[in-house]
Amino acid sequence: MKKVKTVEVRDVQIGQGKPKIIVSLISATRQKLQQEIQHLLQKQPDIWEWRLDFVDVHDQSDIFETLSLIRELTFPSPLIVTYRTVQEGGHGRLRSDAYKELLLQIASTQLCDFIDVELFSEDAKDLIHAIHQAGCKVIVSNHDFEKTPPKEELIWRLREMQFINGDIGKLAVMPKRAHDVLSLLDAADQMKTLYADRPFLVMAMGDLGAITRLGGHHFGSCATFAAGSSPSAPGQLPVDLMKQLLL
Ligand SMILES: O=C1C[C@@](O)(C(=O)O)C[C@@H](O)[C@@H]1O
Repeated sequence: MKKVKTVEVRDVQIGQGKPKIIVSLISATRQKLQQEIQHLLQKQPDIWEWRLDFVDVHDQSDIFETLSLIRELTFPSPLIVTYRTVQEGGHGRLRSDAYKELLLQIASTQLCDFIDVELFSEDAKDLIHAIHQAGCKVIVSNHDFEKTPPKEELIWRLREMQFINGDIGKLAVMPKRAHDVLSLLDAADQMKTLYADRPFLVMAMGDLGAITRLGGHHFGSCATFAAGSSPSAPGQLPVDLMKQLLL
């Protein structure tokens, strides 16, 4: 087994100890986001994710003001900013150049700890490098909302996330049958045993995949997404329940 670097953000050590619980903020307006955070603060997630693609404002200055508010309200917990594209199951419709520019602008604000970069986005490796230069960490992600690719493909994707230098890799698939869940967990286990030199997380979505959100850490997953006000993807369990079950 390779030595796995942990990723440390203030006093949260990702890749060590209990899996970290991440809660996504999915409101469409700044006012609703503020209420959403206030409601969720008492549940004390380890990490927050702002799903920027859920926001219906396209004005950049609004985005930065909103980010600043989210940072203030959730600090000192680590904050991820994610702009999930329609190709990967989100609402984001920006074209490649605008996607890259937006992520770089966000990185340069230094108002979040991680930016999500999709593995198959154009020039992902260069984009990751530029985000690092701007002082921000990267979660490299890949989502298949239709199916679960074969195990070897899943392992290849997880290794590629590492190869292009994401700080953390993240893979989400949709299982169609129980065996798909086994493929995902097997891929994670092999990744952990043979290749991982940094933290990664995997999840199978939907009801069938819920087991991976609860027990994925036994197969190498460093964190798990739980539902805050509502799920940001199918199969997420409520954050309070997740906290009790992961004790
Ligand atoms: O990549 C992920 C994982 C996720 O899709 C899930 O299945 O929990 C939820 C998204 O908000 C996040 O960006």
